[in-house]
Amino acid sequence: MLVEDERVVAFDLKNQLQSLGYRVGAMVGSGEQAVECVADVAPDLVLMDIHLEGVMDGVEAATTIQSQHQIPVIYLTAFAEDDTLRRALDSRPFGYLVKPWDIRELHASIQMALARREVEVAVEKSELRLKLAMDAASLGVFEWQPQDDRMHGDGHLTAMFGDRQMPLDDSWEHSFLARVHASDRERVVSGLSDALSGPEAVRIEFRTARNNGGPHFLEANVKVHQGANAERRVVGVLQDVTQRHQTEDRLRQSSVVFHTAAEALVIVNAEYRISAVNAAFTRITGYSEVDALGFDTDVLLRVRRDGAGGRDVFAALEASPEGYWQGEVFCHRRNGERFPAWQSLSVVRNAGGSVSNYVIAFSDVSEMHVAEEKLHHLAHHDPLTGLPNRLLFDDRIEQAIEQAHRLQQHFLLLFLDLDSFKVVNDTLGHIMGDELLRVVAGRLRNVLRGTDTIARLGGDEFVVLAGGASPDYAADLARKILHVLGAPVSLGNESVTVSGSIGIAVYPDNGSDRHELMRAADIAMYSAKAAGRNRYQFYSQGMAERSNERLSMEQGLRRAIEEEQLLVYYQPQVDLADGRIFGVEALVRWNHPELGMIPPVRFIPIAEESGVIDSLGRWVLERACRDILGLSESLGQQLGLAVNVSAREFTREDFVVTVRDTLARTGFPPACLELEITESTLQVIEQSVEILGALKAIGISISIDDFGTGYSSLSVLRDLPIDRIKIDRSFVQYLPEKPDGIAIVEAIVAIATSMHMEIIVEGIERPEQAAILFRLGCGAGQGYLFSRPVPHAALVHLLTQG
Ligand SMILES: Nc1nc2c(ncn2[C@@H]2O[C@H](COP(=O)(O)O[C@H]3[C@@H](O)[C@H](n4cnc5c(=O)[nH]c(N)nc54)O[C@@H]3COP(=O)(O)O)[C@@H](O)[C@H]2O)c(=O)[nH]1
Repeated sequence: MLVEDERVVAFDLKNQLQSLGYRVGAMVGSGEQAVECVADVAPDLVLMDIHLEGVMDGVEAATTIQSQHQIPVIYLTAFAEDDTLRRALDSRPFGYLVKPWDIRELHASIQMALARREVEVAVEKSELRLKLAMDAASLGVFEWQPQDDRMHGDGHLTAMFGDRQMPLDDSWEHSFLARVHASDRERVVSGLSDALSGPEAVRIEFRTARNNGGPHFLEANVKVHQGANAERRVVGVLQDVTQRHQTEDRLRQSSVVFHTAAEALVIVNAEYRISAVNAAFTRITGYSEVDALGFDTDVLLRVRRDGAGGRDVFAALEASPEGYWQGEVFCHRRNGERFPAWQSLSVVRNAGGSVSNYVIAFSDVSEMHVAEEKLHHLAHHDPLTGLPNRLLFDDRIEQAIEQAHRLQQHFLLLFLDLDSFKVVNDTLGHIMGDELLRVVAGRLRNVLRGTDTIARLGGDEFVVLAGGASPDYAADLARKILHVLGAPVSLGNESVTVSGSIGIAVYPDNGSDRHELMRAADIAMYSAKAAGRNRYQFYSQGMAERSNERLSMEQGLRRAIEEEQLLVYYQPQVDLADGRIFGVEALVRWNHPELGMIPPVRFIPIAEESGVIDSLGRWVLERACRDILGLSESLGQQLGLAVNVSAREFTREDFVVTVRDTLARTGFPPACLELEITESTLQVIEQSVEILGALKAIGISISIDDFGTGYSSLSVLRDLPIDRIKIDRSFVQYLPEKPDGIAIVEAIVAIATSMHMEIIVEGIERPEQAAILFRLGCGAGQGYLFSRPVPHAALVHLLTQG
């Protein structure tokens, strides 16, 4: 393109150029036209006159063309004064020819300008390529000239350092080091000094001071370049390696987790061959990594994967979307020991989606199994005796019913309840009570067959499930049980004898399901208790009826006190020497609204078992104290009062306090009160001594009821503060016909005399009995001979009217 305002000169020049082989694409006469049409023409070169018509001169037009289109310009001018030259130079022209020029000179200038432009274009392209590459790799670059401490930077430095303004053009310290994390600056300075001291490139890794909240990790590859004038330039390429760092961190963490995990971890390849194991694997299996590498885990550990498809689990895993399986397997250690393991299998896929590895994790769950078994045992066994508990027994009885039903067979259910266990427990304490239960459990175990099931349902209740149905076998078994129970048990320093009551039910005769059977055996057991304890009873329909009656009686008894259905009868006690009434025994009666007068033998045992005896006993004592005190006052002579106390009342914690309070409340003199306690109540000495001592301290007398029917040892009696012995009716009943009775009475009298105890005899019905007993040394007695137990009014009448 030619820019010349003198047309003649322009045409001449055009001709010259064409003669040299150039094509003139455009010829314009002003700077404005040149700037306007240069984009359309896109010339390789512009020949520009400096002095042009119009506002814009050649230098201005050339500057614009250069900056906007990077097209080389050669000035053609008639002027070469300094000012014009300086302006022209500032526009970085490709040539400057002063008119008149030689045609060869013009040709040479044009050729050199085109050649220089070609080089420039190549450099620009190369720079662009470099810039694009840096963009693609998100690289930054800096150049530092140590001699003038200038630093230039380019590329992705802004993103790396998190600065708003980043192209660096400042001192090294200010523009670069200030952006390095304070802790890493020393390392960067040292790295740079290494780079300066040698020809090798130096890699320096550091953190930025800040970048979006947290530092970024940068890697700089720095190298020193020596310039032609011996000036050194340090060039560094920077790369953001934060993500790589995070990945490396995660890998390091994973590695620590892998090696320190408590679970055995195994990495296998797609062919199931082990490529890595951790320390836990070695600890659990006994195989080191060297032992295991290359082996198939399932083969090495002889894995048995029941129910999970064995080896096929890997194939299934590969096909499943979750790529995960877990379950229990059995493995073998190096020493051959088999152990259960909880195993997880996971698939690892490569970028292409195919399986590259499997990760196998497992832990030894042997201890968990042992704990589970213990828990299972605890849940199904009585911790005290080790016998099956109710839960396990329920299961066994269900199984027995199912089997017996299928095979049309019978089986036996025996329900055993210890007699007087509560007395032992309350008086000797729970530790001794527990020991007694353990002993009983051991004895029961010994007497039963291995195929029988014995369980403790709680308290002193045991059940036995035994095969067979013959009544003889059942009776034989029950007798054996009662026999082994009867042997004395040593509890600490004491020797205690217990008995049991057994109820027997037969499947399917007495019940077709567990509940019916248990109820039948339970009723039969209660029937055995009611019949005198230490015996067994087969279930019968009549028992069920009696049991229902017992239940309704128990409920009725609770109301009886409030509804004033209870009465106290009194039986006089007389001096056998002269027949004088010196006292009375209080005997409770129940005037049932529907059943009429119920004797105590029918309801006292129920009151004892149900606990109603506590309130009943309190009521009788208070009523009797009031009645007899009132009567004594009207007679002008204090009568003695004997009140029965059952074992349960006697061992109650507040018993002594209750008695003392009653005496205080009623004003009855303690010295005239006698409490009658049966022999069995005194069985457990330690606590009895304490309670009896407390009662004696109040001034109350104690007599032993039904003496001779229990098992009091004489040495026991000697240590107790007993005032009187009451000889049981059974020894008097057949007097004088049966001489045995006389011998027993003689013996009891001898014992009582030696122990300074008084004697009273019950059940005297005939005068000759009274005479014999008096002759044998019995000072007092009571019985139908003198008076039946009578209501209070009748007693008043008897004593006042004679
Ligand atoms: N804990 C409590 N027990 C009590 C209370 N009241 C009574 N009882 C106990 O009931 C048992 C039975 O008493 P009961 O039916 O009243 O019989 C007494 C007399 O009626 C009877 N007896 C008296 N003399 C004769 C006789 O000549 N022949 C004959 N067949 N029976 C006679 O004996 C019973 C008195 O017994 P005991 O107490 O051993 O002196 C009774 O044994 C009490 O244990 C109570 O309030 N609390």
